[in-house]
Amino acid sequence: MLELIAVNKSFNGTAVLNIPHWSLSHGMYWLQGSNGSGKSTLLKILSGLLPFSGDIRINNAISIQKQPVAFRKQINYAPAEPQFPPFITGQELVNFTRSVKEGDALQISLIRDILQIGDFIHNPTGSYSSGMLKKLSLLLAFIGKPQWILLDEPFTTLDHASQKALEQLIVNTCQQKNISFILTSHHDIEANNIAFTEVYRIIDHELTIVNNTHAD
Ligand SMILES: Nc1ncnc2c1ncn2[C@@H]1O[C@H](COP(=O)(O)OP(=O)(O)OP(=O)(O)O)[C@@H](O)[C@H]1O
Repeated sequence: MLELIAVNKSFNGTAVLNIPHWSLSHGMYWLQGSNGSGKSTLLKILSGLLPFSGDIRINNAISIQKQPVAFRKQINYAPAEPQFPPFITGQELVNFTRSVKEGDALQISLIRDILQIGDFIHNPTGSYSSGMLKKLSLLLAFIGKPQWILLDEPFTTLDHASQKALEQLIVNTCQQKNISFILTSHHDIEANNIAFTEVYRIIDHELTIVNNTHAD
C-alpha cells in the first residue's frame, strides 16, 4: 500500500501538484497527463528525489519524511530521459545498483535478455543511443526486490519488439513477484496490452481517476 497525504509541490511559488489523499494497493497504475501536467514531478517526489510538503507512506509504516532511507529502498525509479556520467559503462552501473539493491545475478541476466541488452552494456554510456540508455535505465529499475517500480514514459524510444517485451516483463513482475508499478504516459491506455488496476490523469494539479480496468 502506498499512501499520499496532503502532497503539495510548487516551483517558485507556482503550484504543480495538489494531492489531498491518494491510496494505492498492490497493482499496476497508469498515469496520463499532458506536457507539463506534473507526471515526472510526481514520480520524482515518490522516489525521494524532490522535496515537497505532506507525507507519503508505504504499508502505513514507512514515511518518506521520517524514514527516507528505508522508504527509498522500497522504490525503484526509471526517469523519462535517463542520463548517466558518460565515462561509466552500463555494467558498472548494474554492478553498483546490484550491490545497493541486493539484486541477484540470475535475475539481472534474465531481464537483460528480455530487454535485448547486448554487449553494448560493457561500453561507456556516452556511446549509447537513446534507446540503449532507456533499456539500461529500465534494467536498473528492475534490480532487487522493491515494493514499487516507477517508470516514467517507459515505452518511448523503445522499438516495437522491446515495447512488447517490456509489457510482458511488467505484468510478470507484478503478478509473480508482488511488485507494484506506476507508469506515466501522454498516450491513451489503449496503446498497451496491460490490464491496469486503475488509470489516473493529472488535471489542474489534481489526480482524477479515469476508469477502473482491472478484471478481477
Ligand atoms: N526543476 C524545476 N524548476 C521549475 N519548474 C519545474 C521544474 N521541474 C518541473 N517544473 C515545472 O513543473 C511542471 C510539471 O513538470 P513535469 O516535468 O512534472 O511535467 P510532465 O507531466 O512530466 O511533462 P512532460 O509530459 O512534458 O514530460 C511544469 O510546469 C514544469 O515547468
